[in-house]
Amino acid sequence: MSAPTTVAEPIVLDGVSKTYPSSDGEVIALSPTSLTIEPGEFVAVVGPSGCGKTTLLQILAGFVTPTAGSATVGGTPVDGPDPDRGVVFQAPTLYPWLSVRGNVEFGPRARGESRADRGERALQALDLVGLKDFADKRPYELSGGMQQRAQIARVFVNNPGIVLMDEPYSALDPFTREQLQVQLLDLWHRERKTIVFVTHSVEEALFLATRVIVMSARPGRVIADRAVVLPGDDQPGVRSLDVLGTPELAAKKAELARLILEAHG
Ligand SMILES: Nc1ncnc2c1ncn2[C@@H]1O[C@H](COP(=O)(O)OP(=O)(O)OP(=O)(O)O)[C@@H](O)[C@H]1O
Repeated sequence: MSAPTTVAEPIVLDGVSKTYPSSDGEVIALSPTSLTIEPGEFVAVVGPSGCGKTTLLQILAGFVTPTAGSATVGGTPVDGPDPDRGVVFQAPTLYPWLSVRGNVEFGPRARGESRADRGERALQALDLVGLKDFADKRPYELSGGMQQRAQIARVFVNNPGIVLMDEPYSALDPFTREQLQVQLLDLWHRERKTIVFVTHSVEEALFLATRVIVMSARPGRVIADRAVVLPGDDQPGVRSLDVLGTPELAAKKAELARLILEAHG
């Protein structure tokens, strides 16, 4: 899909922390965190509620300014949102008055792309997520899973180098969730974008990612950073759902769950 020029670049967090003011004093949402994420990695961030996962993602998105430390992409400080860093939220944020295609075209249109170019790219993006036939529907005519796919198309149409996903599937039923997980893996295989995916689910993290970062309960800090290699990863093609039943995945899941529990104290 042709689009704004994207050069895949590493994400570097150097001693990034975040403290929020609150009525009971300050809340440390994120302890100093240093991480490098290479282009094309699929990184899952997992940890208990309130451990700062969303804060970390929002710092990468440029929505939140760190209290200390720096976040850079390709050496350039993150100082605000950028279409090269697409964000997929937990709840779809589609505009109800626009068609599905209108929603996907919204970004390119705001950047002044011609009607023909943006229309073609919107259809390509909808095709990527299997929604081409629903281009002219309104968001309310789609199921929750389809709305989430439309949201992913709205991000991919900008051809971002980095896709930031904040618990995108947690509100979906288990079947839809598995379907979208497989589709996301397929998309990642074809497009090789850098994906940072926040989830509560250790299993989801292990199934999707090439690397899992585990955070402790508040104040959040990184307690483990593991490469994920599962049976079949040396074969061409996308991971299959069969891997969920393997002893290797079960052992990794138990190990990471134990780490999170231990860090809980
Ligand atoms: N804007 C804010 N103002 C004050 N406190 C905040 C703000 N945003 C987050 N926090 C606090 O910072 C901590 C980390 O929140 P964050 O949303 O990053 O965690 P999380 O791991 O994503 O949680 P969850 O899994 O429940 O979504 C929490 O204690 C939260 O209450």
